[in-house]
Amino acid sequence: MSGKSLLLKVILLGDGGVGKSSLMNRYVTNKFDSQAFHTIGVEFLNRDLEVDGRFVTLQIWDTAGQERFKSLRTPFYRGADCCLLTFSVDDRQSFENLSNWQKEFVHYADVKDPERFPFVVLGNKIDKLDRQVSTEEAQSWCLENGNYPYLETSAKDDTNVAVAFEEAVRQVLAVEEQLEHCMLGHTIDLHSSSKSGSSCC
Ligand SMILES: Nc1nc2c(ncn2[C@@H]2O[C@H](COP(=O)(O)OP(=O)(O)OP(=O)(O)O)[C@@H](O)[C@H]2O)c(=O)[nH]1
Ligand SMILES: [Mg+2]
Repeated sequence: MSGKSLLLKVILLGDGGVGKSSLMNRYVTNKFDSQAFHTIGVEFLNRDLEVDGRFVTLQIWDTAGQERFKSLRTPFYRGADCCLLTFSVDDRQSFENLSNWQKEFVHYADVKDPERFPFVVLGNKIDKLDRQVSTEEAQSWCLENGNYPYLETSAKDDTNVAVAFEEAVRQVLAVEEQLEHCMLGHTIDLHSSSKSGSSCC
């Protein structure tokens, strides 16, 4: 277990009204507002947590999903360690827009290696009865677009909200460990004739 606390920036993206602010507020303040206002630009909140023995300060950036606020949100994508692509299970269009959100993020965050970047997909509002996107459909989108973890949440009922943010941390830590492993492999390579450890990067 490392004693060092890690600061991780995670960013919530998705159409206006899918529940990004509600997820962040549920997780950080344990409150839910059924009359929430649309976000303008970006807001962020921090929460400390421990995942698999690592102490982490999660800096959650909540963005405005409405198209008219695009120029206000995109400057904040850089430096994100994980992107939570969010849709609402009762809003098919928000699910169909996931690819656009992914592309917007990769472009404005200037992600060098999109294949390895940790995305997590959230299907929010599972408390609602008028579902337009099935679990299976969402899972297969995740599988086809990068094998991303998929979690179904309800900010209203506090279903899977903490699990979702913890999964984001796990994804970042997994990439970090992979990179450390690769760097170690290269270091060993410099001092020996063996080619072991050079296969992952
Ligand atoms: N039933 C239900 N309603 C939710 C849930 N999450 C959010 N809402 C409601 O959906 C509406 C929009 O939620 P927001 O959190 O403001 O959505 P947003 O994604 O932040 O929207 P923008 O800021 O415009 O991008 C609000 O009325 C919330 O109360 C949920 O899990 N279940
Ligand atoms: Mg919002």
